[in-house]
Amino acid sequence: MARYELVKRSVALITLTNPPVNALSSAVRHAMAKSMERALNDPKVTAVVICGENGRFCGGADIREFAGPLRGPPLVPLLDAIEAGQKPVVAAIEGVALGGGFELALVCHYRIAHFKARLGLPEVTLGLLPAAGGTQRLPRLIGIPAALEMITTGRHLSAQEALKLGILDQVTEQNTCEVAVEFALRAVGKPLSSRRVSMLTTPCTPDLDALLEAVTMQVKKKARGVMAPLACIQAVRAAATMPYSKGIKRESELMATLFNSGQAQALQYCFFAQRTAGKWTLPNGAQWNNSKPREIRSAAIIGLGTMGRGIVVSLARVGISVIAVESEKKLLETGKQMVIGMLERDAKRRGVSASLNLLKFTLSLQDLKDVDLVIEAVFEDMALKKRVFQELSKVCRPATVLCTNTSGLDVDALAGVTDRPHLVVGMHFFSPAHVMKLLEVVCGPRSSSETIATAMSLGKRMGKVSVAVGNCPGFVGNRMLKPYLDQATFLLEEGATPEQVDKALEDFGFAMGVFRMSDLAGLDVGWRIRKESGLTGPDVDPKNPPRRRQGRRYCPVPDMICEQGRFGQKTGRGWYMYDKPGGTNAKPDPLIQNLLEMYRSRYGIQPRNISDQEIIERCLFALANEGFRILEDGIAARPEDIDVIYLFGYGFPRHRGGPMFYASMVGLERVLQRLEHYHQANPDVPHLEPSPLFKKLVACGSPPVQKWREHIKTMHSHL
Ligand SMILES: C/C=C(\C)C(=O)SCCNC(=O)CCNC(=O)[C@H](O)C(C)(C)COP(=O)(O)OP(=O)(O)OC[C@H]1O[C@@H](n2cnc3c(N)ncnc32)[C@H](O)[C@@H]1OP(=O)(O)O
Repeated sequence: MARYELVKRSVALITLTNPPVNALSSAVRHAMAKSMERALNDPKVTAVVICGENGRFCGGADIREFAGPLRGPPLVPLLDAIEAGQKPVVAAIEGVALGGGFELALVCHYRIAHFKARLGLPEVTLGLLPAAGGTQRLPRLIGIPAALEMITTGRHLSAQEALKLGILDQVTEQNTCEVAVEFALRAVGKPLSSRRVSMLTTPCTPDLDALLEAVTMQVKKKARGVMAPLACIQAVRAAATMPYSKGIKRESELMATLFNSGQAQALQYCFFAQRTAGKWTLPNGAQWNNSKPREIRSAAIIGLGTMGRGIVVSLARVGISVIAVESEKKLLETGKQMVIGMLERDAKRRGVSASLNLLKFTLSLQDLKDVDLVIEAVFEDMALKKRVFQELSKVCRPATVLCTNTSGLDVDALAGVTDRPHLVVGMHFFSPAHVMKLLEVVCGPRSSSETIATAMSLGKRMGKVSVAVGNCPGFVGNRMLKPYLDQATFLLEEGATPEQVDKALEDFGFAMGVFRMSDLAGLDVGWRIRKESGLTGPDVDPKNPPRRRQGRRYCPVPDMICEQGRFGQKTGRGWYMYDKPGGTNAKPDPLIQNLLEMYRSRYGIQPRNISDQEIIERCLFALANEGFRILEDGIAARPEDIDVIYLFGYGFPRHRGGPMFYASMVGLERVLQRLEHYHQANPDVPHLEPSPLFKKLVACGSPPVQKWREHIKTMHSHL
C-alpha cells in the first residue's frame, strides 16, 4: 500500500502502491502514516519524497469506501502531520494528483511534476468538496479567484498551468522521482515555515462579495439545484475571511451537509456507472476483456448531413483518415466546406493544427474499396439504407466493418442484405456528433464479438462514452423517449402548457424541458415516423375513435403543430416561437395556447390544474418503467447502461443519477404505487402499466440498483 525506501542514503522515498490510481484507501492511509512516522523519527533521514507507483501520483480518496463507515486513520490529521513535520517533504507528481491526492501534494513543502501530469480537485463532480484542507490551503497558495474556479468546476489543470499559478515549484520532462530526490537534498536545512501552505495569508481579493456573488449566479445557472458547488463557494469564502483553524472547521461542517446527501450518492453512482458501461458482455461469454478490436486506420462516412459531418470531424480529429461520400455534387461541396470549417474551429479551440490532410471527399462509392470501416449516415429510410448496404457489400473488401448510424431502424435487417452480417453493427451517434459524448453500439444478433469490440474501441478513441445495446426499434434511448414524450403531450391535453411542463423538468435539473428539446431536435422527424406507422395522415383508419390509435390513447396535437409548418427552431416556430428561423430564444406562443384551448373544447376536455409533482411523476416514472422493460427484454445489460445513455445523450441531470437510479432513490415501492395510480386513470396507456421486472424487484424488497442484475433472468438477451 506504501513502499518505504532509503535513497541517496538520507532521503526517504515513500511510494503509494494501490493500483490502478493509488487511491487513498484506509490501508494506504495506514501505511502512509507509518511510513511518515518512520521517516520523521529516523535520524538518517533528512528529507522525504512522496510519489505513486506506475506513473500515477494519486487519484484521491478511495470513492468506493464512501458508502461504508470510516476505517483506518482519517486523512486530515495525516496530512496535517506531513505539513507540520520538521523535514522537507517533496511531492513527485506523475500522471494525476486529484482530490485527496492533490491535497496530499498541497501539504508537501515542495511540488515537482512531470510535464504530462494533471492536477485538480474534482470532488465537486462527486457531490462533495475538498475537505482534507483543500478549500483552505489552495486559496492561500494561489488566491481566491483561481482557487474558486478550480474548486467549483473540478477542472483538471495541466502541469504548465499549475506551474504558472504557483501550485508547482518545478515541471520536468526527466524522471520526476529522481528530480524530486535531488530537489529534496537541496532543500535540507532551509526554513520550512514559509512552505507550510496553511500558514500563509490568503491574498486579499478586491470586491470579494461581488466575485462570490457572480460565481454563485454562474453555478446556479449551469447546474440548477446542485448543492456541492454552492457549498464549495461558502468554504472558499471562509478561507478569505477566517483564520485557517476556523476555516478548516467550516470546511468540515459544510462537508457534513454533503457527504450522505442523495446528490453525492447519485454523482458517485454516475462515476462508476460510466466506467461500468464500457464493460460489455455477450451471453456466449465474449466480453470487453477477451475480444480483440480491429485496428481502424481509415474510415468512410456516407452522407454529409448534420450527423455525417459531425462523425467525420470526430474521426479526423483522432487521426483517422476519412473518405466522405455524398450523392450530389452540390451536397458534397456544401458538406465539405462545413466539415473544414468545423475542423478548423475545433483545432483552433484546442490549440492544434486542423487535420485536413486526412480528409477526402467523393461522389463515388467505388473509392471505399480499401477502407477499414464504413459508417452509413444517410436519411432515415430503410429502403435507402438497404440499397447503400448492398452496394457496400459489392464495393468494400470482405474484411471491412459496416456500421449504420440509424437512430432506431433494424440493424439486423441491414446486416441481412450484406455478404457479411457478422461485420455489421450499429453506431448510433447523437447530434451534434462531434460534441455529444454518447454512442450506442447496437449489437445485432449476427454481429461478431470482434465487430462489437471494434465499434466500442473506436467510440472510446473518439472520446465517446460507448454503451453496447441490443437491436429493437429505437434501441435504448429513443425507445424510452416515446413514453416520456407521450406523457408530456397527454399533460397538454389535460390542461398544462408546454412552458409549464418544461419548467417542471428544468427545475428538476434537465438542461432543457421536453418541448424545448423537441423544438431543437426538429418536430418533422417524429411526424414522418408517425405518418409511416399509420398513426397520422391519410393512412389512418377513419374508424379510429378520436384521440385513439391502435387501441391506445393518442394525442394528435404534435401532428397538428407540424401540419401548420411549425417544425421547431429551424422554422422559427414549434411548441414555442423564436425571433427568426434558427433562433434559440424560446418564447411562449399565444397561438399554441389558443390551439390547445380549442382542441380541449372540441373534445370536451375540462382543463385542470396540474402540479409539478404530477408532471415529474408521469414523465419520469413512465421513462423508468420502459427502462425496466428494456432490461427485461435484454436490450440493455444493466440499469447503469440505461442511466449512462440518459445522462450523456438526453441531458438527464447527473445529480439525479439517471432514470433508473432516480427511481431507486424515490423508492421502487412508491414509484410502483404512483404508476399503478396513473395507469388506473389511463388504462389505455400501456406504458403506464408497471413492468413485471419492476413488480418483481419490489416484491424482492427493492434492492439497490447495483443489485438489480441478480434479479434479471433474461430469457433471450439481445446483447
Ligand atoms: C473528500 C473527498 C476526497 C478527499 C477525494 O479525494 S474524492 C476523489 C477525488 N478523485 C477523483 O474524483 C478522481 C477520480 N478518478 C478519475 O478521475 C480517473 O479515474 C483518473 C483520471 C484518476 C484515471 O482515469 P483513467 O485512466 O481513464 O481510468 P479510469 O477512470 O477508468 O479508472 C480506472 C479504475 O480506477 C477506479 N478509480 C479511479 N479513481 C478512483 C478513486 N478515487 N477511488 C476508487 N476507484 C477509483 C475506476 O473506477 C476504475 O475502476 P475499474 O472500472 O477498472 O474497476
